[in-house]
Amino acid sequence: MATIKETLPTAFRITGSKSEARALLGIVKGKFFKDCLLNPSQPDENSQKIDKEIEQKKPICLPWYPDGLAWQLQLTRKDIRRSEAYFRLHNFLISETDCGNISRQEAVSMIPPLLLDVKPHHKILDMCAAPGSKTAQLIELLHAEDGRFPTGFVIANDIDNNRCYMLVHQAKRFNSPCVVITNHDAAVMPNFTVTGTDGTLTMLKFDRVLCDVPCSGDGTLRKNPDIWLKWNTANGNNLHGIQSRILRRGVEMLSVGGRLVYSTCSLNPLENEAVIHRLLVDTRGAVQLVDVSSQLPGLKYRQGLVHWLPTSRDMRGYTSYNDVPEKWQTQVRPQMFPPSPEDAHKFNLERCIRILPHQQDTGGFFVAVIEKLRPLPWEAAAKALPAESEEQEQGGNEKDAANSTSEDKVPWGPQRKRRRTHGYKEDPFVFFTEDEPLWPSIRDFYDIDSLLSPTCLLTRCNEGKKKNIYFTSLAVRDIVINNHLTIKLINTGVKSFVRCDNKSMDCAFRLAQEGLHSILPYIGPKRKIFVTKADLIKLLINDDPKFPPEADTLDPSTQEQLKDISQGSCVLVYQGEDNPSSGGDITRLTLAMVGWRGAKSVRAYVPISDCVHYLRLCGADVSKYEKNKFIKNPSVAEEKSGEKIAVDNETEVKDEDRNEEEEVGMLGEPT
Ligand SMILES: C[S@@+](CC[C@H](N)C(=O)[O-])C[C@H]1O[C@@H](n2cnc3c(N)ncnc32)[C@H](O)[C@@H]1O
Repeated sequence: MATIKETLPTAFRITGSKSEARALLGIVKGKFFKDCLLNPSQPDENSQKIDKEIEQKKPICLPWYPDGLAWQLQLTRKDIRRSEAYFRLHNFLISETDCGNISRQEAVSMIPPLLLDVKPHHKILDMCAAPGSKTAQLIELLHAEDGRFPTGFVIANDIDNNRCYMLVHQAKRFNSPCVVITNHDAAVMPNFTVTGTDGTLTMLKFDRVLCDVPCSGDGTLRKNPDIWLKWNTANGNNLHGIQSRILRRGVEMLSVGGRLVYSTCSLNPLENEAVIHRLLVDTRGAVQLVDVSSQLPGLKYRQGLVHWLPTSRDMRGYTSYNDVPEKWQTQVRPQMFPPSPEDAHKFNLERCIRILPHQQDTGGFFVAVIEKLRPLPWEAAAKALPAESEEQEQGGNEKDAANSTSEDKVPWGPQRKRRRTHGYKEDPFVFFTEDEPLWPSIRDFYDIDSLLSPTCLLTRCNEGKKKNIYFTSLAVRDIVINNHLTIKLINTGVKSFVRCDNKSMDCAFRLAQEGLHSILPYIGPKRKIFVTKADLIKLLINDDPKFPPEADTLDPSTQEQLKDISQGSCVLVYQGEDNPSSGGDITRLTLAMVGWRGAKSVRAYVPISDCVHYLRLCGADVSKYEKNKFIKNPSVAEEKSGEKIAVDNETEVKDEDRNEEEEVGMLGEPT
């Protein structure tokens, strides 16, 4: 109780490729943390008090998070107001969060994705995903192996159409072509159809499922104190039903051998162990709780409860359903009761994880890891039934008959509920065909390898001039093509080419920074410029649209390469191995970004937040881009704000390199 009354610390983790994450970690630990510790927020206090404050404010590395990349610290509004060091740390976290290199996320919320044990080939379903902090982590884990393009994917779903756009925003930070966002009630989530290895259509079963279900949120009291006022024992009872249905659908969609994580930010057993127990009873040994006690060393927690008292709104607890007065029988249900003491050992409920706020200065949280050992009793029973057509019964004129699979016809197949189509009507997902007329000019200009199939590129319009071209992985393409009639797809694909009808370029599309990392492996040497660190800093630091860096001021090796590169969009690549702020760690870094080769100049063409990030990694001075209210002259501070420069960057060039359509390209978003 005492801990719950205290402010929750801020937590964040460093994301991105291993080498970039290590380099950024060096900067955080070196520059930002040291400054904060040397300059406590209240310098006028006596020294003893300052020592205590420094001790309390020491950033803590979360011991159970891999590679020391997650941190927790007390960063209050007061600190940010009073201390330049904290103010700068705060701004740093915001700017790196914008470009996906840092994720600010409550410490406990990082646990479910870690326990899912994600590998790059996994097919992952995040059933209740918005606002998407765990989805973000799942995407990172999918891409965790440097240099390997994942064959798996994440489908992130939420019932709330508006909140789905929070997911779009989250996913955009990571520029992954392996993400699909859908909008369904997870309790009746429709099945997905995919092309099997033998070319036939089959029902998709997921290797990993995350059920981070809606809950009463009483574990978040430290950050949402108003929950104190609304809390009563019935909150959990009312949620138990939907939580159970979502979990049940989750294990149905899970493959045999697959893993599911169920989590809530509540400590109420009715939302937690009672839901798990109900599933274990219903599935009769087809799923089991996994012992994950050794998976997150250093994590302090309590074991799951094996006994609890279902309680009615008037705070009366019951040991048996027979004791529940009639008026409460719709609220306190028979399935909510714990196993009898003699049966308790069958369920291993102690394998559930309860995180209590005082144990590690966090919020309260519950996690259970489930593994599917064999088909569920009703799946197995249905398999034994003769497969009779239910297409007609489903009134399935919405369903593409060609997409039906034998599994569709079993009772636990696609939900029979008609799709509700409220919310914003999405633009179509139109994939290129092999003979797309636009492709040859793009392919030839960017020297693109034949391994990149144009059929993985899509636009969001059926007619008219194609403006933005998005890239998806093969697996995601297959999902969109096979399910767009039955699944409400909100978003997928990463913007890779943007129309820019610039007369000096022999191709109507420039590269987009968002999709560059996905298509970079396919781009040939014709459009790549390998730059030195000094050149890269020069290009990134230049924010004057009228005077981009002249080619003849760059390193001779860069100038030599420029001789063979025609005007237009290109890739700037820097391969280095040092990072002055990494505290001695040698970090092999490869940075790639979109550039523009002008008649006599070269420029970097990246969003402002990426630009600052790259400059930081190069150890360059970024104060020019940092908003700093501690600077005495306000007009200087204003001028130095990132926003101003961002606008300049996006309104583009006015010299001989002027790219007339660029403004549209930068500002236009598809949906
Ligand atoms: C606890 S939040 C999820 C938090 C999210 N996993 C994250 O880490 O950012 C629960 C989410 O479930 C969604 N939700 C509620 N009922 C749902 C249902 N029946 N199907 C799918 N999503 C549902 C809510 O809209 C809400 O966004």
